[in-house]
Amino acid sequence: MDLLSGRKSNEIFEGQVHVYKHMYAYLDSMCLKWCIELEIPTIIYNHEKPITLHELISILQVPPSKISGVERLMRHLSHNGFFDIVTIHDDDGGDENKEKKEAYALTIASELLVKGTEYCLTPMAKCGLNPLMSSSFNLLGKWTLEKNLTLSEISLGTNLWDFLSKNPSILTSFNESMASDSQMVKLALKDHSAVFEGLESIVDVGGGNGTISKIISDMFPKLKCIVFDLPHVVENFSGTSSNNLSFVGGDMFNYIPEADVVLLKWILHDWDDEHCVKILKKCKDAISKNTKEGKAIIIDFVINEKQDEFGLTQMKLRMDIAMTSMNGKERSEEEFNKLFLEAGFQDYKIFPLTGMYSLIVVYP
Ligand SMILES: C[S@@+](CC[C@H](N)C(=O)[O-])C[C@H]1O[C@@H](n2cnc3c(N)ncnc32)[C@H](O)[C@@H]1O
Ligand SMILES: O=c1cc(-c2ccc(O)cc2)oc2c(O)c(O)ccc12
Repeated sequence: MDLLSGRKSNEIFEGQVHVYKHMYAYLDSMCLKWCIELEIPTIIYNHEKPITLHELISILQVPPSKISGVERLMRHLSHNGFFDIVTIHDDDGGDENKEKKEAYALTIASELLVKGTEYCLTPMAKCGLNPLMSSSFNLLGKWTLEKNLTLSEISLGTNLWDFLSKNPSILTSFNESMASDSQMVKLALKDHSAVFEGLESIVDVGGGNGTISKIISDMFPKLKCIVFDLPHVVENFSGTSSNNLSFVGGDMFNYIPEADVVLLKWILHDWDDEHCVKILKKCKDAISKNTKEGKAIIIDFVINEKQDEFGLTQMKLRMDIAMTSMNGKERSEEEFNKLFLEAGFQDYKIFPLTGMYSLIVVYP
């Protein structure tokens, strides 16, 4: 077969652009990391108005030899939606000398990278872009041909949870990253508070530092929340317990504390189908028999290529590749349904949340 014969040259060059775009996509990640390391979103936020390149390099104390590097970083990030380029009137020289200048303003994406704010995704980006985590994905080819090892076992020498238990600073970064993602879910949960109404207790399985539980317990102060996670994880947070929120250490494959509702956020996507069914069976055992409100609530991505717009599916499919690190996966509704039936659940309902997540209510 004569490859590319009959193709117009402009079509072939479009193909080349497509290949190069994906080949160099890692530089998008590196520019994001660069901008976070320099804390540019926080600098612009503290500046309280759009910032000129001159002002930015002076705050950063960039040596003259690197000024063009920062200018090109800002051009790249502006082109990619992290900053708006706006025209400002510089009044340094009095009325007659008023000069028009370009300045960089925050967009929603860079507002989410301002340090210390309620919805700050910097911890997520820092952890995901830590070479220890991201370099695993250089080994996907090797992983494909290895019969039994997971990608994490090849790259980190062990499974992720064991690796984190032996590397406390990365465990802290991982927990902070998960917490920053969970904090965002608050925006979507407000519209679905009805699923938590009338409950007495909830157990947040794999709940990390309890961010989601704290959000729910603030919404429902009478609800008793248990954050359940591996013992070495919860031992870092038991000091943050309160009247209605406690931390319990254990292994979800052995036993999950009893509650009206079992919550699993970003848990099932970490595991293959066999492990998911085991987790779901333990969840079913944990759901209190003394209430008719008993259910499992799952917050995860649901792949829906037909309905979701291209960019949303692209993001979910990227996370699906990330989950190969521990033989996990992102699932479609049909794939979730199969797990629920196998674990002995009777029915489920999916509520797409604003953003990437869906909330799935599963009935025993
Ligand atoms: C991807 S994180 C999700 C954290 C949290 N639910 C969130 O979304 O912010 C998965 C969590 O599962 C916990 N985990 C892993 N294996 C576990 C096990 N066998 N029993 C209990 N928790 C476990 C991890 O420690 C981690 O906190
Ligand atoms: O964004 C991630 C990345 C990982 C990850 C990356 C590399 C490894 O060798 C292991 C894990 O894990 C994640 C995860 O478990 C999760 O629930 C959400 C996001 C990510």
